[in-house]
Amino acid sequence: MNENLDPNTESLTPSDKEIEKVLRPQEFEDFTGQEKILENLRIFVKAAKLRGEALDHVLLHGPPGLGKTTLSHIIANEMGVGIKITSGPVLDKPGDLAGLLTNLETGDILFIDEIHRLSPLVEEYLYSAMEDFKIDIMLETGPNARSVQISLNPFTLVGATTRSGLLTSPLRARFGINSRLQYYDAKLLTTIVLRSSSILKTPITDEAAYEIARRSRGTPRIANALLRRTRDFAQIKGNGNIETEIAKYALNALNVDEHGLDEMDNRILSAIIDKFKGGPVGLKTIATAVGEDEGTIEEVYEPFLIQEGYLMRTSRGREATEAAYKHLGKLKLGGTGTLF
Ligand SMILES: Nc1ncnc2c1ncn2[C@@H]1O[C@H](COP(=O)(O)OP(=O)(O)OP(=O)(O)O)[C@@H](O)[C@H]1O
Ligand SMILES: [Mg+2]
Repeated sequence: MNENLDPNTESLTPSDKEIEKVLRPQEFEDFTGQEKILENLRIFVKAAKLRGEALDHVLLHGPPGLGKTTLSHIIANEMGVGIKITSGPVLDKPGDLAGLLTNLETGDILFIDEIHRLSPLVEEYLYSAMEDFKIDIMLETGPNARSVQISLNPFTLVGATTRSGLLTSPLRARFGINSRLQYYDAKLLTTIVLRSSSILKTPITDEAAYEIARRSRGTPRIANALLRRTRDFAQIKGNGNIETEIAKYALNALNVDEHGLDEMDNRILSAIIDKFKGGPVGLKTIATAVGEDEGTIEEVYEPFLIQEGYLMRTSRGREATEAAYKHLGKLKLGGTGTLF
C-alpha cells in the first residue's frame, strides 16, 4: 500500500504528524459528521457538567482515521478536564495502570487506545476501577505481601478500538456510552478538506476539494493526507493553487483510482477474482495471496470494500460482487451466464 495513504498514523512522517495535530478539531463545533454520536455526546457532557459528575465511560470504535482520538480530546476539552493517554499494548501489568489511575484528578479522562489489546490481567484490574473507582494495590512482595484497597477520584475512561469484536463482554458492558463511528460521505469529507486547506493556507476550489474527498475511502485522515500530497504537486507542478486538474493528476500519481480504491483494495479484489474464481475464499488465504496482514485486511480494507458494495462476507468466506468485476473490467464466468 502506498505509504502516504496508510490510515495508520505510524507511517506518517514527523512533519505529517505535526500537521495532523494542527488539523485536529478541538471542539464539538469543529467536528464534521458523525451527527448522531455528537448529538448524544453533547447532551451527556452537558448533563454530567450540570450534575458536577464525571462523564460516564465512553467506548469509541470504528476503522482507523475516522476520529476516535480526535473525539476523545474534544470530550476532555468540552468537559474542561485533563486527559491522560495510554494504549492497550503499553499497559503491561496492573501496576502500570495503577500509577495512571491514582494520578487522575476528579473528572479527568483516561484515554486507552487499542483497548482490545489489554492483557487479561490488566483488563480485570480495570473492572473495579471503572465500576467503583477503587483498586487494590499490592504492598511489598514475597511473604509480607498484602493488598490494600484505595479509592480513586471519579474519572472517565475513554476506550478506542478498531476491533470491537475482540473486546470481552465484561469490559464492553462497563461502558455507559458506546459509539460506532461511520465512514464519511463525500460531502462531509469535502467540508473537512476545505477546512484543512484553509488552516494550511492552501487555496483550493470546491470542485478540487470534492475530487479529493470522494477518493478518500470515507476517511478524514486519508482526505487530509491526500490534500497534503496534492498540495505538494500543486506547488511543484502548478502555481500552488489546487484545482481539479492538478488534484486528478496527483491522485492518479498516488495510485488512488476513480472510485477512491487504493492499490491494496484493488489487489484484494483482483486476487479474489483471478485466483479464487470470485470466492468464497477465507480471509487467511486472501491475506497470503496479497501479502498483507490478516488483521489489517479485516479492520482497514474489508469494511470499506463491503460498505461500497465490492465485497460480501458470507459464512463460507469473502466473495467479490458484480460491482467488483465491473470495477476491474472483468467478466464474471460461470453463474447464470446472462451477461450478454
Ligand atoms: N470529523 C472530523 N472532522 C475533521 N477532521 C477530522 C474528523 N475526524 C478525523 N479528522 C482528522 O483525521 C485525523 C485522524 O483522526 P483520528 O486520529 O482521531 O482517528 P482515529 O479514529 O483515532 O484513528 P486510529 O484508529 O488510527 O487511531 C485527525 O488528525 C483529524 O485531523
Ligand atoms: Mg487514534
